Amino acid sequence: METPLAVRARGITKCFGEVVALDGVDLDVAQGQVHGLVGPNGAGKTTLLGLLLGLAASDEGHLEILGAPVGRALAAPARVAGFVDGPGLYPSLTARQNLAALAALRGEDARTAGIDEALDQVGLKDVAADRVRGFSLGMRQRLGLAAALLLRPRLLVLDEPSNGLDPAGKRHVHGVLTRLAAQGTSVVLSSHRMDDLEALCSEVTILATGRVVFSGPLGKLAAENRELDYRLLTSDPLAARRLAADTAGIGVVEDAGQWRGAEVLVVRAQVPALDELVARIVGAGVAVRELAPVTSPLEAAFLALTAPQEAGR
Ligand SMILES: Nc1ncnc2c1ncn2[C@@H]1O[C@H](COP(=O)(O)OP(=O)(O)OP(=O)(O)O)[C@@H](O)[C@H]1O
Repeated sequence: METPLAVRARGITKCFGEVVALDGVDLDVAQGQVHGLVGPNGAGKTTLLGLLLGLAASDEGHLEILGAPVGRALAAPARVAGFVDGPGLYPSLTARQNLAALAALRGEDARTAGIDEALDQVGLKDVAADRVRGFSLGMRQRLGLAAALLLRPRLLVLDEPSNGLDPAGKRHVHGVLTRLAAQGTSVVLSSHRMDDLEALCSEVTILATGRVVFSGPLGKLAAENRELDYRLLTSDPLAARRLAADTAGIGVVEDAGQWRGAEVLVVRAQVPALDELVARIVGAGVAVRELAPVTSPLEAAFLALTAPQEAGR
């Protein structure tokens, strides 16, 4: 039998009075996939995540989670965990007590609920006995993730999980999410951080004013979309520039200046023309030391795909 999708949404519409927060949204998330939701403020990301968590019901459309249709009753579907608008925690309890309270609510024995493992996974073991009142935003986010892990979810839903995280915290969270996905848990998360989404997600959905303007693999944005500006560091910038000017489909961006103290060439191109240029540069005996998009493909697509909607608001 075919493995059901973790999320299958078709034509989801959700209004708040006059405001159309989601307008005919389709979403597919495969099992074991980390799927990013991105969009300008007010695009509908939190609303969509709330539907996945059973915090609200859609007005129209069909939603299936882990193969089961979601009804109108407001309840988290089985084996789905996560949070929107920050995790709900008891400030006067310690980190460990918060997780124990959660386990107790579900009728589990705190000693066997995996509390220490969850705290360890998110890097909070050393502050397990500290009251949450004194926790920073990043620590609260990580504790929220630990709470979700206790449920051993098959679908994890997270709104801005990187909010307030320092580099070490981010490494813990990224590690946890990547490991969970490798074990078959699907993760749907929203973020305004393109670098996080690119580091974590295999697929993204870009929302703008409640509509899906792109959904698919990140690689598709790079390969399929518009021209991007690429930064090229080579062993012979003058020769590389001459070859770029002479290659079809390549525009040389003038006044690119220096990059980390070295003279840099910036070209505007689609991927096939860029491939041709790199082959020609290397063929001429010039080494390519660095090649990277100036603006990431996701950010470029985000700006291009969401700008018209924003302008038309
Ligand atoms: N409970 C609510 N009552 C009224 N309007 C709401 C409610 N929740 C969301 N909205 C509206 O729905 C639209 C989508 O909001 P949502 O919070 O889902 O966007 P978002 O993409 O998560 O935004 P952000 O990036 O700012 O978090 C917005 O216009 C918002 O004002």
